[in-house]
Amino acid sequence: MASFTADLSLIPKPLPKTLRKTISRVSLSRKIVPFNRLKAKGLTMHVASAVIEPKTEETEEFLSLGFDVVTEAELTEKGFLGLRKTKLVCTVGPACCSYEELWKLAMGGMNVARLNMCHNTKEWHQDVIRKIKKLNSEQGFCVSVMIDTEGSQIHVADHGAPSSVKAEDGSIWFFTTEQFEGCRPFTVQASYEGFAEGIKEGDELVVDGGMATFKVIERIGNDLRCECIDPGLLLPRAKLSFWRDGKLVDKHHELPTLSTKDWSDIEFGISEGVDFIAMSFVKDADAVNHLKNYLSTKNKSIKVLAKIESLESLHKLEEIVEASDGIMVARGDLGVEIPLEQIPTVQEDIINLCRQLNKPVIVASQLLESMIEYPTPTRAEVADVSEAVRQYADALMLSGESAVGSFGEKALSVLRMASSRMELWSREENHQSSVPQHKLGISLPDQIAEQICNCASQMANNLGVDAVFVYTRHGQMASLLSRNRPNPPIFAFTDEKSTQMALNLQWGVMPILVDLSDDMDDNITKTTDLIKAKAMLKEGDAVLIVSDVIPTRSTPTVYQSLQVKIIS
Ligand SMILES: Nc1ncnc2c1ncn2[C@@H]1O[C@H](COP(=O)(O)OP(=O)(O)OP(=O)(O)O)[C@@H](O)[C@H]1O
Ligand SMILES: CC(=O)C(=O)O
Ligand SMILES: [K+]
Ligand SMILES: [Mg+2]
Repeated sequence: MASFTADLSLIPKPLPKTLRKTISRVSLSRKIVPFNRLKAKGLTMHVASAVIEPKTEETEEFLSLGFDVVTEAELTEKGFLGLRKTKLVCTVGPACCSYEELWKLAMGGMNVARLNMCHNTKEWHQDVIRKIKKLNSEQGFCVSVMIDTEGSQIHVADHGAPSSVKAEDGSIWFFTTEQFEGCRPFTVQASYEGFAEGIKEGDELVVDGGMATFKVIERIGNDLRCECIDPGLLLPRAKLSFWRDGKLVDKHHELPTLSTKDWSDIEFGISEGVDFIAMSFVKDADAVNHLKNYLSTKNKSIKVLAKIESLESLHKLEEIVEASDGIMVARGDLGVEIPLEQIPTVQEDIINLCRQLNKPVIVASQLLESMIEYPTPTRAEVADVSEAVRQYADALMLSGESAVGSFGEKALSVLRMASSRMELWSREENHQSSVPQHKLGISLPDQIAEQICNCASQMANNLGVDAVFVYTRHGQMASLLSRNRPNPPIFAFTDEKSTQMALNLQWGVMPILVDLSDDMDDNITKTTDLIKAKAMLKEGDAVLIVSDVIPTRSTPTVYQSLQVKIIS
């Protein structure tokens, strides 16, 4: 038999400080909770509230549990609302690969370290991954590791100089797939054998999305003889694309999404225990499913992120987002395949779709490009970063700025400050967009989880609670809360290490590793004690508690929570 309660008498007296101001809205919030519709399905809803108690002796055992030291410091300094919600990803390269440099990035708020498998050796990557794991275990950080596959891209393999070479207007160049020793002037080696296939005289060869442009004069076997018609620089690994009558000549469809090298890198990632694999040049959902299936046969809970960086991936965006565990808006390569002026709107569309479908999304490439060389960003770069934050991207990524730049740590602090500022502004200006209308859940339990999280987020904002606590094994509830972008931070307690590491990428979620029991009251007591013992919660603070774990007994005096129970 179904039961439905929204028992406001359980709110303790005296009321927590934050509730005193908003208590009249508690009854209002009851109206917006639509659980009575689910009554017949056998659900119980239970609303309660309480004051957090002072530290106890028992809490000591939780002090060593997994809570990121940087988040902890930020929380102590700035309070719950001051916590940064937007997550930060740093590409690790030669400029930041020592233990000390990685420590500085971790201290600077790096949530995820990205390793681009296009560069360097496996030994180098292994060394970096192990250093990050050591930082986590010895220094109390919680930095996830992402590898990014090389994918099959067409780029400059060698242009005969260690750095850039200039292509002058009217100069004649050979683009070849032939491998040769030494340097041949005006000759560029391309990375892919089938590079010239299907290419005709008159086609345009565009370097790095417009850095330089050549006209194909003649095709000689696998070689192309070209004339430079728009002068510019040829950088190492510059990206190459072909255009005919103003349209991109799609060459990606000829190439496999995962090459033999990529599979070998994936095996490496599995054996090193990485948390994310970002797939370059994803063409469709099949490619993502293929890798996900492979990982599940290996019993690995590594998350698969699809990189949107080709025209083709934009055509199949929805199925790719559905299939993946998250998305990267890889604006570098995307800018090679679509006109640059389309990037801002495409970015916003991708972010919105990801939020609708509840997948975390990273905005990547050239966020602070000038900081590779200079210690301050341009105003335009800060505006770009702020715009991605305003659009509610889950994460921002540094590429060359951290990998090879001279001011990686400073670039990270620019991301940190710009995100915090924009988050505050969005909140103050009440730009909080409403709960996403798109309904995700198909099964009843999924629908319930989604509705609880939507309502909990709204309640959290209306009541002005200090934090949301969520108890979750696989991260689903935490992610559904994050999807609503609520004002208070979401503390996600999980007993799965892989869930903790995956949640690192999600907007506003602070993942914490604890032992969870089936006894919810016990879990709640333990975890509030943990946070309290770290002096991060104080008397009078209010938290909203959400869980998908069924409580075994009722102790309504120690928390303010929203719980749903399915009675079988
Ligand atoms: N592990 C590394 N070793 C050496 N250089 C690196 C490494 N990682 C990145 N870099 C350098 O930093 C620059 C930017 O890095 P990033 O990996 O973001 O390149 P990208 O071209 O944007 O990515 P992708 O190849 O996935 O499109 C690269 O051009 C490269 O010079
Ligand atoms: C990050 C990446 O792969 C790109 O921007 O192309
Ligand atoms: K890559
Ligand atoms: Mg790319």
